Amino acid sequence: MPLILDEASKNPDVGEFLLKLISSEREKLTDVWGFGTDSSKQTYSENREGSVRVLHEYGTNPSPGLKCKICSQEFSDDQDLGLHWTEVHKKEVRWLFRGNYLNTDLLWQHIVSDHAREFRLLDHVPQRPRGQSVKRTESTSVEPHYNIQNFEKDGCSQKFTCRLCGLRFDLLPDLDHHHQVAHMNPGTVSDIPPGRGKFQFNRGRHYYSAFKKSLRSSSTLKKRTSSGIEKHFKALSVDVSMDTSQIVEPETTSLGKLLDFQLSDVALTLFSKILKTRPQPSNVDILSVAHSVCCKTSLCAALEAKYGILPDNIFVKAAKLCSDVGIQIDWHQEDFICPKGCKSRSSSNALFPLQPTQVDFVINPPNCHAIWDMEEYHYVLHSSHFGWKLMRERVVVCDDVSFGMEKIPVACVLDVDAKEFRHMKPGEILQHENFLPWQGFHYITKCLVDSSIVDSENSMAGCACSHPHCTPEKCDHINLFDSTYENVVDIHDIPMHGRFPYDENSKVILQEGYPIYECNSSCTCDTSCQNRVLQRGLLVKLELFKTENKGWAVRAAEPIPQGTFVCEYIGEVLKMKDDEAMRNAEREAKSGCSYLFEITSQFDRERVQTSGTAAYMIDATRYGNVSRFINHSCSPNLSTRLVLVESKDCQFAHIGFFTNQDISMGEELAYDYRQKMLPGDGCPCHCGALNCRGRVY
Ligand SMILES: C[S@@+](CC[C@H](N)C(=O)[O-])C[C@H]1O[C@@H](n2cnc3c(N)ncnc32)[C@H](O)[C@@H]1O
Repeated sequence: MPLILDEASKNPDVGEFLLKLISSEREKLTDVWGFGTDSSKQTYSENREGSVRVLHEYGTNPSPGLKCKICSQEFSDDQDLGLHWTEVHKKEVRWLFRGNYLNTDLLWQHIVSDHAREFRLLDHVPQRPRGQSVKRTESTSVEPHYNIQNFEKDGCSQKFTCRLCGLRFDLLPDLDHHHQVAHMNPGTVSDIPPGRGKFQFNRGRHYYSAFKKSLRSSSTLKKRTSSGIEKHFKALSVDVSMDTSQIVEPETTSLGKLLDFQLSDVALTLFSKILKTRPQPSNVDILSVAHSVCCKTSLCAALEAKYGILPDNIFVKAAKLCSDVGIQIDWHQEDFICPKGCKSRSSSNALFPLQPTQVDFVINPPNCHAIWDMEEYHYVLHSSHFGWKLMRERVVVCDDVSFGMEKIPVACVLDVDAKEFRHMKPGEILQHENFLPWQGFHYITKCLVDSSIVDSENSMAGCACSHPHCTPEKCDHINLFDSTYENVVDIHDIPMHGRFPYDENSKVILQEGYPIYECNSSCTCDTSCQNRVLQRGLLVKLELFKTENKGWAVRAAEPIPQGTFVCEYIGEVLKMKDDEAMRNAEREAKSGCSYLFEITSQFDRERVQTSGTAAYMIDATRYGNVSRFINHSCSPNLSTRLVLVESKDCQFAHIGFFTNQDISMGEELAYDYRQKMLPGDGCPCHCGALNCRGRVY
């Protein structure tokens, strides 16, 4: 252009030619560039009084000729027109360019540079009726603003025009879709033609609502990332959040414009919806599969083969179900190497979280001929995870060795596959066992204490709680044992100050070695009090069974959680100096089976109080309960607690056994006898623990 002007200034003919050319082509140039002329400005001013008023509302310079093609509003330059589109016609514009641009900034850049003309109108375009507002919400009347001829005259080949906003489309379905998307949200319902409105509105809401929900999170992200559009809105003093919430975007438009991470957000939402709607295994399904698997790996594989990938909470539920009904499954850590050959998902750090097991589990499970690798053998979570004994066929020789004295019957059984009975039929086993465990003693549920040794000086005071269930905040007993528990933490390392030794589920939380003070007969509370657990007696299912080398033993007939009270050591309370008692004890020890329990053997002198020097023991030889059959282990699963009820003197403490870990059904229960070693060979220990001391006493 500068070159042409330079030439024109040198040659008057060229200059004149150019002037003629510009004059003759004025109309074409006006069309192409969208510039108005002085005369058009005048005509516009004369004819569009109403529109001029509106332009002033927008604060724009009402320079004529640059009009929005959608609503005919006039603007002084492209920038103002662009802002107008973002504010008033964003739906239409987004629809036109749906899916092509990653973000709104790029879209607007593209429109302003490449499509500005498509959105401008020139003066010769027919005017809207006088007095009609240029704001779209006001202009979406039933009557069309433009007809097909207008656009054809404007060089447009698109045949179908939206009657509400004037956008043009090649195909009728496109127009229809546009109509639904741009004009059918609840905000515009009042603009819908009467008669069709209700139906269309309902349809529109139904169409949007489900997707709107699933896109809520991505829409939030979008708000954050669309800095460009936010800038526009700020400039126009428009509340961005409000405005965005009012946008109800069509599915195709929204998805097309989402960024990768937004898409993954949508994908997650949809996936979780799919998971929710897909059938998942019921309790019965889980249990039926659980019956035939041995570990979590195989359970996952079996369930997922049938139902696809399942959420983790299904397996938590499965663990609980199996525990409730006593199905043995190894709920091992990820990457456990199953001895039965079930494949784990990855092998890295396979052995890290696992603990060495006891040597007695060299026994292979029934029907499992696999030879374990050394690492598999030594690194299982705990021996209790191999509850094969549970599946043994057993003969019940007595339904209840307490003969109704315990609240829960204690059965006596013989395992058919025990070495001793393997060659026998069940009937023969019964005949073979000529000495049955309940025959040699009297079953009692409370210790027999001679009146001569009753301790009256150290009686425990009663609490004055008004409620039958004491609370640690109010119960006087807290003060009684608070000094003993000073600086003591519970089994989870939380200070014991101001707390009962039991939690709300009657599980012991106090560390081993400290006495437990329970409420007593002088207290006003009843047996349901949180601070009375041992006194409630046996409440878990136990059974007596015959071992290969330790005589009779006690095992769990149901899973027992950690911290549960199992039973009290019951018998005759005798003074240790009592000659007769000592003679009895020695006699029993020589015969290979001792039922004496030395209370002082459990003392940690620094942690317990005792006033006298006399030592007491509990002799369960003639009188006793199920605990007389509990064997010794150097790595026990029961902890022995001194429980003070009537007396504050630990010499008169009750001996309570509590589980120190979760116990599976069929697992033998054992505590540490902590007995002094007798001169000579003593009693060889068969507990099987890795840390076995070799002798019981
Ligand atoms: C309190 S009784 C336990 C019940 C006993 N097994 C029975 O058949 O009546 C203690 C006796 O059981 C045997 N015993 C307990 N634990 C043992 C162990 N770990 N190894 C070998 N024998 C054990 C010993 O003979 C011990 O004197």
